[in-house]
Amino acid sequence: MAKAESNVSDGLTLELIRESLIRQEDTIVFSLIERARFPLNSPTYDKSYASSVPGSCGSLVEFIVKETEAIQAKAGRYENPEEHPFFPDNLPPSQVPPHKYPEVLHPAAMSVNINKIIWDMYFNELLPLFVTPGDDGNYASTATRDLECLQALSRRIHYGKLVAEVKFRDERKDYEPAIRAQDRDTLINLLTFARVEEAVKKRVEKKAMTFGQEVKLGDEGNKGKYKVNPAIVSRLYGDWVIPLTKDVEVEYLLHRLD
Ligand SMILES: O=C(O)C(=O)C[C@]1(C(=O)O)C=C[C@@H](O)C=C1
Repeated sequence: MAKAESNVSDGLTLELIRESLIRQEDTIVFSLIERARFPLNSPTYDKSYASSVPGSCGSLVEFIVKETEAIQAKAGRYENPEEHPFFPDNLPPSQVPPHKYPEVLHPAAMSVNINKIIWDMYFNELLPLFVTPGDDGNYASTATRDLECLQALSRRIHYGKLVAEVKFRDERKDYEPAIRAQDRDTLINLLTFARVEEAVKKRVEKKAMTFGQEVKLGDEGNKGKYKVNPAIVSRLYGDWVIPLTKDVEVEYLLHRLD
């Protein structure tokens, strides 16, 4: 496995974790750009459209996410503690030889999965902000792009467990009293770095400008047109990704001494 994708094996430091978060920004920005190639395509999210699909009792996007997760579970995806399914109930077991992932996190980490919140945020709030209205009939491709966005966001947000673990180890004497008192406000204050958050929001905006520009030969320039509005990417991080990462950090820490 590439080092930047799994830093946990070789000494956990806040710097390494942040490097991975920065790398994951690329995946998130590119996945939004790929989804934005398609218009909203609302039948993808409409239960009645998928009702004729055998075995489906929800929308086409639910069908694709559930079926893909089942295949990926068999291939061992969810054996990795950094991965979290959106539909964890009734997933088939892994059928590949086990890999020994480093045991970095406290076992209570297993119970933290906020994918339901990520799902609702993505479909109800984010999606309408960055896709154009309309319908081009490409519903399966649309749902596949949605899944890629969801998986990238989920991985980044649940990385909060690793961030929290490293902060706890570095400042144990500050965190322990707050955890014993189950004091969420103190935990939030301890784990917040306002300047880091500002830098993250600026960087993702710049990445959206860089990755989402029209590349032209000659000197016509980009004329300020981007494949995904950079201000929306910055807002995605400021309003949802960072706050949800902090929620994961707090939930993990509250059980760190169980
Ligand atoms: O880098 C950290 O220290 C994190 O906890 C991650 C993160 C983020 O989500 O980007 C969240 C909280 C901090 O205030 C700063 C940044």
